Amino acid sequence: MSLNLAQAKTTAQVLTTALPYIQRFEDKIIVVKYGGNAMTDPELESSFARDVVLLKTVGLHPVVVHGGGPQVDNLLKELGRESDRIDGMRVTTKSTMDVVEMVLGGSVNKSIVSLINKHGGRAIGLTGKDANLIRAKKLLMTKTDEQGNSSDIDLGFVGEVVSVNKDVIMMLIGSNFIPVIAPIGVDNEGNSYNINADLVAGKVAEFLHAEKLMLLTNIKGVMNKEGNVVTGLTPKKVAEMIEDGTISGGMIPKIQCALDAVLGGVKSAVIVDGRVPNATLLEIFTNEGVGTLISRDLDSALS
Ligand SMILES: Nc1ncnc2c1ncn2[C@@H]1O[C@H](COP(=O)(O)OP(=O)(O)O)[C@@H](O)[C@H]1O
Ligand SMILES: CC(=O)N[C@@H](CCC(=O)OP(=O)(O)O)C(=O)O
Repeated sequence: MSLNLAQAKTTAQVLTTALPYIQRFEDKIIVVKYGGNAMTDPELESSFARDVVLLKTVGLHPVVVHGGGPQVDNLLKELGRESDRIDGMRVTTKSTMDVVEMVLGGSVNKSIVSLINKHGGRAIGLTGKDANLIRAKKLLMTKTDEQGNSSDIDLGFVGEVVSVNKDVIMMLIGSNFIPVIAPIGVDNEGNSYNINADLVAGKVAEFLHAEKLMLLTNIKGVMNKEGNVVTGLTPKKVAEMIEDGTISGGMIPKIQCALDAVLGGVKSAVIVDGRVPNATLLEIFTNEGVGTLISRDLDSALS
């Protein structure tokens, strides 16, 4: 079935064309990761917020996990500071962590919450510290050089997800709220950790047994060396593409978490071009999709 939601002018038209898909996804959890690079155009931001509200209105359960790396960079720059990235991860000192918490848990989280609410939703903003939503521990990174020697890299207060408090999210969903989660975790001592938002989205999707994980970004999908979107990826192929440099930077944690999520039980994960108007709706309510799909049944889905 082929739909053109982009041409649907009214909510009623959208609902009519999307009905079979609505029925298929009804009552299912869709985790949408909204990357900082996708938050650059006010029109697209509104389109994203409208899509999320519409999903909730028709009976799906969107859960938003957001990034905001470029927004953190901007404030650091204004403060005359910089931070390095290693394989897409920001090296986070204690004082960088303060800025990260201020931007991700503060301005970015609240602007997404108000935009969704402005479009009629009931968004509620959380960081992983609220009700210990995201338990984290320090991320240990090991790098191997060309001679095969490994060394540990200290990324500071960069964390990985240990667990997600599913009950809190289910309670919010059940009360008709749309959770909007900033990628900050907390350990048993109350220390904050900066976690790559893709990794948080993947783990949230896994703990919630989500139907779909949608990673919105600023590129059409995963590209090969020729610049074409790759339509099927296996763990082996991904490892090769990272090894030969075809996949680099922020795409490394993104593709890794998409793979981990589907292997961990999420039905499908998709890397979606957030620059396309109504990207979220098009992905769910059409057969074409708008990015790189990775589904649980890797062999058959990706052949
Ligand atoms: N093979 C690849 N295919 C697509 N994008 C890639 C690839 N390798 C590296 N990238 C980079 O990864 C970026 C997406 O990651 P990132 O900037 O972290 O996005 P976001 O902020 O949306 O999480 C792309 O804009 C692109 O520059
Ligand atoms: C450890 C680490 O790198 N954390 C990220 C968290 C934000 C993020 O992931 O934002 P995007 O999704 O917009 O890239 C950072 O500090 O930039």
